[in-house]
Amino acid sequence: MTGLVRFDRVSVAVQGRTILRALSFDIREGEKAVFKGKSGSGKSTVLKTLLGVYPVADGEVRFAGRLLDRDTVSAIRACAAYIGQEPVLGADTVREALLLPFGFKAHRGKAPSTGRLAEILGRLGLAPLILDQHCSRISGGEKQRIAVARAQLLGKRLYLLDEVTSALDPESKRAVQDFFSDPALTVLSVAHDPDWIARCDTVFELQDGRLTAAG
Ligand SMILES: Nc1ncnc2c1ncn2[C@@H]1O[C@H](COP(=O)(O)OP(=O)(O)OP(=O)(O)O)[C@@H](O)[C@H]1O
Repeated sequence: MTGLVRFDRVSVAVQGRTILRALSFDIREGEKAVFKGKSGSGKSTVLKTLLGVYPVADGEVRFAGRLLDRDTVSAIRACAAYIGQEPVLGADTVREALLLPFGFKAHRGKAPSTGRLAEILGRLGLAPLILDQHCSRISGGEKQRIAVARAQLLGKRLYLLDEVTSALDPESKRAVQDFFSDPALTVLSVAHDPDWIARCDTVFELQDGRLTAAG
């Protein structure tokens, strides 16, 4: 496995307040990593920094060896999926949401079949009936799994996950955990859920923007 994401003594300030302080860590391709820590400790800020949402005030962020700049952020956004706590699906029905990117030029003509949609949904613990449901009538945990399914259909291999199992029943949670155990997928996650944390290869603990433990 080769190094994919590297933070080297990274500090990040948001609206003049320092949120991340001299943070250093490495994520290899295929690794499943999780950030845990109290609310407000800076976990989501790590993910958003990698997506170029917040500028790096000090230190270096590298992705596949490239320093984080506009081009690198574009490359990250092309191969990564950020799944927040309430993803916006941007369509009426779940089926439309899953097929939405295939209407755009980059993916035109590559729309997946209903069988393929059902197969991916099934791996995430969702029945095919959900395809015809209205996005406004599904739960936050279902929306997150639909967003994961859409990312998978697009061939995304880096997943930035913000609390994807906290709202799930045990069976659905196991399905999501098994889905992400695929060695082809790299996971950088934020979680409080002990079951999710136990399944990750690497656990980072943040306290007031500093790394206090890694293992
Ligand atoms: N856009 C913003 N403007 C101002 N402050 C922000 C912004 N985003 C984050 N912060 C602050 O940065 C700190 C860290 O936020 P962050 O969301 O990274 O924490 P977290 O550990 O993910 O918390 P939680 O577990 O509650 O999601 C918090 O004090 C938060 O208020």
